[in-house]
Amino acid sequence: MNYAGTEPTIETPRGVAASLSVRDVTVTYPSGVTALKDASFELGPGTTCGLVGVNGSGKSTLFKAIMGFVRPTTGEVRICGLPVDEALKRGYVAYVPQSEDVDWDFPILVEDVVMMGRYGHMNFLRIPSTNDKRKVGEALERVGMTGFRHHQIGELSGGQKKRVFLARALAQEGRVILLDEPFTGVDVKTETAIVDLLRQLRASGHLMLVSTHNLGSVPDFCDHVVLLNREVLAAGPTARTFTQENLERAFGGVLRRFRLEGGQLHADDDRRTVTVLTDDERPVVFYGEGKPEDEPLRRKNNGDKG
Ligand SMILES: Nc1ncnc2c1ncn2[C@@H]1O[C@H](COP(=O)(O)OP(=O)(O)OP(=O)(O)O)[C@@H](O)[C@H]1O
Repeated sequence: MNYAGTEPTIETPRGVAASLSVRDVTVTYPSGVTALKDASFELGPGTTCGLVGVNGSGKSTLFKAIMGFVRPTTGEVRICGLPVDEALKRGYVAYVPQSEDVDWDFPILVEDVVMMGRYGHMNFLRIPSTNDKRKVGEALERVGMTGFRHHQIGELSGGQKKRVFLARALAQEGRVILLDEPFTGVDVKTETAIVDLLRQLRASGHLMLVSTHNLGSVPDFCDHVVLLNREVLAAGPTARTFTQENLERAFGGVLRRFRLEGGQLHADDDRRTVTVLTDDERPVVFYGEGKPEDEPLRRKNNGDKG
């Protein structure tokens, strides 16, 4: 993805400050499963927050509650100070889904997927204005997908599809952007480009909540972290929250000698592993492919994140 020369051209909408408030949210499904209990945290503008937890810890349920797909049994979510329904109506929150949640056989062009982000800005006839078309063009350019605008979405690679859905979120001009596992199935180059884009969005005051099982990159791009296991185990600035102690609480059963393996963390074939060590009470994350203890690709300290 080439972002060079495509610095923020997308205006931030209506000067609304991004915020997300999750207060005492409990979600119990009709089956009786309580997927989330008394979850509370607050996030403000210019934030990239990692949402981290094992399989079944309630990450998707939290996203669904924020997107209004499920109603909290008790508690409340507010987006930019508004109840969820009102914030959705105003297009303040955009969602980048997991690839598995999308029917890729549905025939639709890349540019039409991105145009969906503009629906909230159109009247009921949904006839795109010149401005809508311009926003779609800018969003595609920003994620480096201009050359694919007339392709069918189903023809694209996993990473390219992710970029198209990111473009849809950009075209929508949401202030709060939810990204569900944005790094699953993407190559390292695309991952770096997505992280770059998240940095630009943070700099322009957006609030991103990013669910990821790729713990190694969390200190790289997240200034805040929420650790989940059916309840919020810890939430706050990364340096204070992404600690060995909290990670052990979140990943207790699967954390062995502070080494986390992709397959143990998530039911996919991501083979990357993470070793978490403590150094001067600050977490140091070694992150590599296959055998991190033999050949760490990167060594990241919380103190040097950009
Ligand atoms: N629609 C549903 N009806 C009943 N139970 C559900 C429903 N959706 C999720 N659950 C249950 O709620 C719990 C939390 O699931 P959720 O999908 O929110 O976790 P997750 O952290 O997103 O998991 P993953 O990392 O596997 O995507 C799980 O026990 C799951 O089986």
